[in-house]
Amino acid sequence: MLTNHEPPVTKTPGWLDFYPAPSRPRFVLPPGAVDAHCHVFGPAAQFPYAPERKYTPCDASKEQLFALRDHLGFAKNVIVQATCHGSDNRALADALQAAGEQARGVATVRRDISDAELQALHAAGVRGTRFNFVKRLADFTPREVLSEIAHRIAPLGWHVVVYFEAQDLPELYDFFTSLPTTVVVDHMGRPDVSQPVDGPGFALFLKMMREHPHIWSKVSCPERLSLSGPPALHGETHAYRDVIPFARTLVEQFPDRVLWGTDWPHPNLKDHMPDDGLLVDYIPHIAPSAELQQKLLVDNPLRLYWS
Ligand SMILES: O=C(O)/C=C(\CC(=O)C(=O)O)C(=O)O
Repeated sequence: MLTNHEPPVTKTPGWLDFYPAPSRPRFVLPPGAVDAHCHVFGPAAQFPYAPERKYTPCDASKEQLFALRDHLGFAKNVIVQATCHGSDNRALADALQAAGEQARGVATVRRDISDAELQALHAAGVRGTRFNFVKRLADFTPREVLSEIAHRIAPLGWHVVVYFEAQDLPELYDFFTSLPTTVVVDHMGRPDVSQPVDGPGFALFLKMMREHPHIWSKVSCPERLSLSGPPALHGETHAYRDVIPFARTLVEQFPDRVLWGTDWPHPNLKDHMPDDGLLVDYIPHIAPSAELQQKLLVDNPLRLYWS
């Protein structure tokens, strides 16, 4: 029953909900594997979406996330604040508290956050803050404000997660490389996978990784980047083949600075919703040896989030 204080929450038109009954992956994850990029959304009745949001998702609760974690065979999650919750980290903190040592978080903080609030987020399990430069998702924040935030969180041992699109890297390059913390790039900086992996676009990203050892990359989100598929649906265990060379290059060249995550519940996909079990079957195509899988899925996330 709705009251005056609870306006109905209407999803963005065309919203795709997460895959209802994912298959069990054929690829057996190494013990201790971490899903290092996933979200919780709401539930809106308990944790309302931010007024300034650019989309309204389906609810995706902590209980549903933890059930997926167990079903796929992950031991832990890194839960990343999404823009639909703005800088209100209550849903994130609630999920982290419920998960205990099985989750860490990446929050969104504003420059006016108090030291006590930062400490509370740290106690809940937050280990990073996210700067989102994707224009359809977030309003512009001046670089000096972001820089100030980075200097505030650095003494806590936190890092900065950045999300941007490949065409904006030239303009953002100097800002990222001068940040005082480890910098983790979401989804490989969203390369244009219709271009060759050894072309000029991805070359700039590789140069940034090569020349700046404080920069890491998530080799996640083939379902968002792929142009030719095939999608992770209908039993397909060799999905998103056009993205594989990009992710595999990063895993092989920078094995100690890559992370992988499901991106569940996959906000803003327009074309299809992947079967998360088949998405896990993508991993051995980008990390072909047991040694690379161990670093990508266990050693790297544990070092960054649990040490
Ligand atoms: O879930 C992701 O990583 C990607 C997103 C959503 C997002 O980043 C956000 O809302 O903060 C996207 O490309 O729409």
